[in-house]
Amino acid sequence: MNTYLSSNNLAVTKDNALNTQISLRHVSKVFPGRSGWFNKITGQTSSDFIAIADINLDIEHNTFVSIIGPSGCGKSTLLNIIAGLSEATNGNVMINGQIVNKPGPDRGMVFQSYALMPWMTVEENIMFAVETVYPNVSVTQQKRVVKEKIQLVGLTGAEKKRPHELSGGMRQRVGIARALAINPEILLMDEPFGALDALTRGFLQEEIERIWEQQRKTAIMITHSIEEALLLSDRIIMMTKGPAAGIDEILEVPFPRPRDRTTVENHPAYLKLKQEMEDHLYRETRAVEEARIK
Ligand SMILES: Nc1ncnc2c1ncn2[C@@H]1O[C@H](COP(=O)(O)OP(=O)(O)OP(=O)(O)O)[C@@H](O)[C@H]1O
Repeated sequence: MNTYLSSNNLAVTKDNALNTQISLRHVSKVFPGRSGWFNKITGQTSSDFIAIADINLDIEHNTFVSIIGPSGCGKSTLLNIIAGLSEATNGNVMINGQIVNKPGPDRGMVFQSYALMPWMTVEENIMFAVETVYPNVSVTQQKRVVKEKIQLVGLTGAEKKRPHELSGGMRQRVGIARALAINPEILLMDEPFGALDALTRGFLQEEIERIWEQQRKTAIMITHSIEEALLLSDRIIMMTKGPAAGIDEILEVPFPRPRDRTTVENHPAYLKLKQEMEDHLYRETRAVEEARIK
């Protein structure tokens, strides 16, 4: 196997390159500091902030990838660039060989805050996404897709409810159904279970595993939970602390699929991987705290 690029401890092999779907090259993001009129009014200045620096990464088709790292290191910044919601200051993201410069129907996004339209019912929220992305598809077909996705996420019976009538877990089921309804090639999830209680979170993790087994879409998920990442992922990207955060290491998760919590937790590799992730997060978070004190 030939290595054609090596950066950020990441060696990309030619075998992987054949199956690469998402490709990041030298991606950096700098948020500009406050200046100009704001500076004149407040007397305060701040310099530019390098959130992420020189990230190189290849993600293969149909893999489930998690991103983990200390708080504020730049996980959402990275995901938003892949989503096309934010522009890289340097470098680029390619999906199937095309440069990403805006959001597209090939990417479905699930947010921690659900981002549902509060005045719309469950089915209207999902239909809105379908109509927007596929305006030329017949209404019958649009309705069929909405019904199918409602069934897939276990919301049958709640079609006419509005978000305020739903629990957090049910709202996120709508968020997942909406993202899948546009039939994206790639599912991007920014801490999708972050706002949920532990029990609901556990149920939804299992739902995502079940849905992923059925659909096998490429998925990129940000999470703060080591157990969640290990249950769902094929690869776990461990980011360093910011500023100028990068990729420290990528873990391969060897557990067979389909997965369930018990078999995953009893796998001989589980404890070692968990320990490695805990050590990484402890080390990076401690470095953040030390930098804050200095
Ligand atoms: N629009 C912005 N302007 C200036 N700085 C920003 C902006 N957005 C993010 N940042 C900074 O960039 C860094 C990375 O933020 P980001 O939200 O990507 O981190 P994160 O790893 O997703 O955080 P968390 O784990 O807390 O969700 C942070 O220091 C944040 O304050």
